[in-house]
Amino acid sequence: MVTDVINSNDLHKVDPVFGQMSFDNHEQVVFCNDKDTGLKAIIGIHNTVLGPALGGTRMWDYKNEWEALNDVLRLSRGMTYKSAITGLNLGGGKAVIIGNAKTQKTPELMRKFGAFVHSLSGKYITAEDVGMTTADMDTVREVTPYVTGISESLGGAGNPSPITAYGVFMGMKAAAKYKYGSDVLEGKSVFVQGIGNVGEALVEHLVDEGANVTITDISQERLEAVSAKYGATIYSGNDIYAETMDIYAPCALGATINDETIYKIKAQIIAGAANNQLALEAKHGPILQERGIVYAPDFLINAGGIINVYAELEGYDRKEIMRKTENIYNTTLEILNNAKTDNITTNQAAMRMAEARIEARKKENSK
Ligand SMILES: NC(=O)c1ccc[n+]([C@@H]2O[C@H](COP(=O)([O-])OP(=O)(O)OC[C@H]3O[C@@H](n4cnc5c(N)ncnc54)[C@H](O)[C@@H]3O)[C@@H](O)[C@H]2O)c1
Repeated sequence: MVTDVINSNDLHKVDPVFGQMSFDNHEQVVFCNDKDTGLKAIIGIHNTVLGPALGGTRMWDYKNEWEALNDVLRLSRGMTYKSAITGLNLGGGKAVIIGNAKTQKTPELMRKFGAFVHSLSGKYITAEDVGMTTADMDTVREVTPYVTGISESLGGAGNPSPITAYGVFMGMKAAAKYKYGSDVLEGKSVFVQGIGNVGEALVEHLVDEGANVTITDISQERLEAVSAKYGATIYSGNDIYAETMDIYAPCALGATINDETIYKIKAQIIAGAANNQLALEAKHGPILQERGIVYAPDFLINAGGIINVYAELEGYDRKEIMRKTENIYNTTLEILNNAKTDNITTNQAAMRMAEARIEARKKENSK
């Protein structure tokens, strides 16, 4: 079953929870409300076959509750597949807090949210996502141990973004190996869309390797800072999708591969950090395949962050984090080859591998 982006105005047309397209067999969905702090949160627990459901908390000013619910369901399902394909003993979960992170987030609200997480007794473990900081996770840690992404002084593994960027770089190199027969990115033109925490670290790897890097962002300040630091070219056109390039790296928002962009894209490879890059998996995956554009599945190549966070739970060191992240190269290459052999999309091949691991564990568990 696919979980596509649904226009928020259309969401009311389907059943509220179990009937949502994005519900996709979630084990549990928890609605959290606290009058005193104004907390309104939803925790989605998609699958716990491989282990506790781990995934970040996003605080966002959603247009309505439908949008928030759809977002948490899509994201938590994505976490199931991300951890499964990466070989981690974790299930998939995610939380959203409805509200403006700049104006509505308070320590009391975060503690109350932490208390709800705690009430699930470890079935769900939270972490940072959009609108959250390490300091917020430290606040949650005051009331529950079921949180990762905390400060290093409290036993946390530190900022996951450089690790995520390294994993994306590995996935991109594997896609290049598949497409060009060599994983050397020197001389390749790479457009990095979104030069935030992950995008900037990716730019550094690419520049070090001698790629011709062009950057785009909605923040002029970021563009100037990153360009000055690494010598990347600031994009000056008005339609990045229509530009001639070798590699497109979406590192800002999801769903940038959609009806409007897909036939314009001239890149030969798409490999980036953003979650849910395909607006409609079942539609846009096959179009990329037909057009010969190699798509490195997002949930596979952006798993560095979860590998980093997993280290907090398992207690493994930096060396092991880097080894596991480097392995994204091998998995990506395997997935791309499997997709070709079986004539399916790369996304389907990745999902199939993740599902096989979950099914195998289910069988083991039922023995
Ligand atoms: N941080 C991680 O470890 C991690 C892990 C997995 C996935 N991701 C995903 O990777 C993406 C980037 O994460 P991040 O931590 O770097 O986020 P971030 O917020 O630090 O950076 C995002 C950047 O994108 C820019 N941006 C926003 N809209 C844009 C647009 N329309 N066009 C161009 N630029 C735009 C922002 O100005 C910002 O500089 C997100 O989609 C995130 O969900 C991040």
